[in-house]
Amino acid sequence: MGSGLMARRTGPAPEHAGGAATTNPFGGGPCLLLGGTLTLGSFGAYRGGRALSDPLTLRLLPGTVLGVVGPNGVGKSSLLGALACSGVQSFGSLRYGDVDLPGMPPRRRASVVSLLPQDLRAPDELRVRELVEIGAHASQHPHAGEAARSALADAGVEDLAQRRYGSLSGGQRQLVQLARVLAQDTPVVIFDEPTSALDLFHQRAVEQTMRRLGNDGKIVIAALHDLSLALNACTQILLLDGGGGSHAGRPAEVLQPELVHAAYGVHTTIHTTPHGRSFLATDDR
Ligand SMILES: Nc1ncnc2c1ncn2[C@@H]1O[C@H](COP(=O)(O)OP(=O)(O)OP(=O)(O)O)[C@@H](O)[C@H]1O
Repeated sequence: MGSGLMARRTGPAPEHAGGAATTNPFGGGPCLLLGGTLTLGSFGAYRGGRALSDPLTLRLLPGTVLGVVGPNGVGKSSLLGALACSGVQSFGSLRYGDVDLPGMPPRRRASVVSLLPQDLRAPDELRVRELVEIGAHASQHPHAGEAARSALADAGVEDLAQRRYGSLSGGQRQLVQLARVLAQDTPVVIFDEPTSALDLFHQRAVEQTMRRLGNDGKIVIAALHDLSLALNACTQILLLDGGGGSHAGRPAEVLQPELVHAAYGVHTTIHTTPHGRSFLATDDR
C-alpha cells in the first residue's frame, strides 16, 4: 500500500508572526488504489480572527494515516474542524482531487469527508442503530441499513444497536460515534482523539481500524495525544509545536526526542519491543 505526504511550511499566516519558509518533501510509495489526493495549500484554521498556525502545505495521498499531534490548545481540533469544513474558519486552499472542498455543497462533501469530533453529544433518546444510520444517510449510501449493521460490527458494538444513546457510557458513545463515521464510508476520514475514552482493548481496536482504513486506500487524519499510538498507527505525523510552527514526516523522524521536547517540554525516549512495536516513554530529567 502506498502512502505519503509532502509537507511545506510557507510564510507566516495572516496575523501570525514568525515562521521561516521551509520545505520538507516526503516521497510517498506508489499508490496502488485509485482515490483522490487531499491537498492543503497554505492552509490553516482561524479562531477568534487569529491564525492558529503558520500556513500548511501538504499533499496527502490515498493510504496516508496522518497523526496530528501537539500540546493542549495548539490547534489540532481546530485544524481538523477546518479540514472537515465543519464550521471552523480557515485560510488557504483545500482540495480533494480537483475539487475545492469548502466550496462543495455540504451534501456532496459528506460523501468525501467524515469527522469523529471530540464532542460526542447526540440526542439521548436516539437509538444507537438510528444514529449510525445517520452516517450512512449523510453520504447517501444506497444500503444505509446494511452499512450501519456492518459499521456497528466493525466498531465492535453490535450488541448496543437497540440501546438509547443517553444510556451509554463515555467509551460506548465514542465507539458508537466511530461506527457512525465508518457507516458514512468516505475516502477522507477525520478522527479527533478517537481513543480518549477507550480501554486498552478498544484502543488497540481503533489503532487497527485506522491502519485498515489506510490499507483500504482512504486518507485518515487523527488528532492524537497518545504518541505511542501515533508511532504505531500512522504513516505520517504532523507536529504542531505551539509556536506556530510545524514538522511533518515519518513518525520516528517527527517524534524524535528533540522535537517532542521543544513542543511539549518533556524528555522522552522511543523504545521498541521484541515484537517490533514502538512506544514513547517520558524520562524524569
Ligand atoms: N469555539 C472557539 N472559539 C474561540 N476560540 C476557540 C474555540 N475553540 C477553541 N478555541 C481556541 O483555539 C485554540 C486551539 O484550540 P483547539 O481546541 O483547536 O486545540 P487542541 O490542540 O485541539 O487542544 P486540546 O489538545 O486541548 O484538545 C485554543 O487557544 C482554544 O482556546
